[in-house]
Amino acid sequence: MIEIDGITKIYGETPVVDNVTLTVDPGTICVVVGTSGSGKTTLMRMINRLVEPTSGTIRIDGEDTRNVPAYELRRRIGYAIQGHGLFPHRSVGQNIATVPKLLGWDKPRIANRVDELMDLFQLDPAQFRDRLPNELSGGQQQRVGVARALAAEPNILLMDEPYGALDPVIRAKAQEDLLAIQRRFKTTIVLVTHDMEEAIHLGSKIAVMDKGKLLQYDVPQQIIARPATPFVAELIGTSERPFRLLSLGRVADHIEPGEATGTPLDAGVSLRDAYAELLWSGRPALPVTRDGAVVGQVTLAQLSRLAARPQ
Ligand SMILES: Nc1ncnc2c1ncn2[C@@H]1O[C@H](COP(=O)(O)OP(=O)(O)OP(=O)(O)O)[C@@H](O)[C@H]1O
Repeated sequence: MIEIDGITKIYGETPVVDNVTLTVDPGTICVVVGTSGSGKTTLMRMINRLVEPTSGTIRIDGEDTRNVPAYELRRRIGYAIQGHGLFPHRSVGQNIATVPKLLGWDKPRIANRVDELMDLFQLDPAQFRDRLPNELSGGQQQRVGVARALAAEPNILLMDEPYGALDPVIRAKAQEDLLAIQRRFKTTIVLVTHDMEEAIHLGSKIAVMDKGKLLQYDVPQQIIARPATPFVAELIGTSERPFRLLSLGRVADHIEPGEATGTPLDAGVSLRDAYAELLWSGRPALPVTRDGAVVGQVTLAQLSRLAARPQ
């Protein structure tokens, strides 16, 4: 658990993070979203003390971070940034091994961990372990950056615009990988982005920042349905609201009895994608399959109801 309590950072005379209080529950993803310069990165860097707060307290699992040496904190907390920040003259394997090495793990343990992470991120160790970062594609480098951040099995991972430089297809894949890894290891993640779509997709809770202040901190559903200020509403985008709401749900939870015709949808797809398919097919209902077998249907009428402003 990360407890941020009345945290402020002042540069010169300007509070770039202004009295922010929020708690990130264990095993959840907190996405910090806001316009450029709103203080997102500064807030996140105060968690691992890459930036020292001017005032306020941050506790990790109840322990005041001021009582932990900064270097130790940074070894304990994974950190992945946009452009991945890999060491250009070290191989992929050496990059991933950085923190375990600092922690004095023995060689076989490090080698096992490197291979395990490379497998997890679908990079064949035999093929990629000894390559230099510039011999990898941008998406592969990005995966190595996250693998490196996770190498010492941190229970907290900080991510600063990790997917900013990726094309939409690779980005979507990287987001799915992150969710899978987060579920598997129960990592507590704080992720900074300026992309509301990403925030809604990944966030257990979303923190909206503007000019150093925390405007709203809530589950995506509430941020969409009840934006705390006009600025939050603007960030969500009024014309996007119904679709963003739909993107939070899965067909699996809204299957109705009936025998629709047409190309079936898998129960795992999002309601937003289902809605798009229904519109595109021109049908009022489509069959739903689970493990290849038809289990019912999903209807346009039902999705229209679910896309309406929650009461
Ligand atoms: N070391 C520093 N000295 C002075 N001002 C700084 C310093 N670091 C950041 N700032 C200022 O603090 C403000 C917040 O910066 P920060 O990087 O936290 O914003 P951000 O929301 O992450 O922005 P972006 O999305 O553009 O990365 C900016 O106005 C920035 O210029």
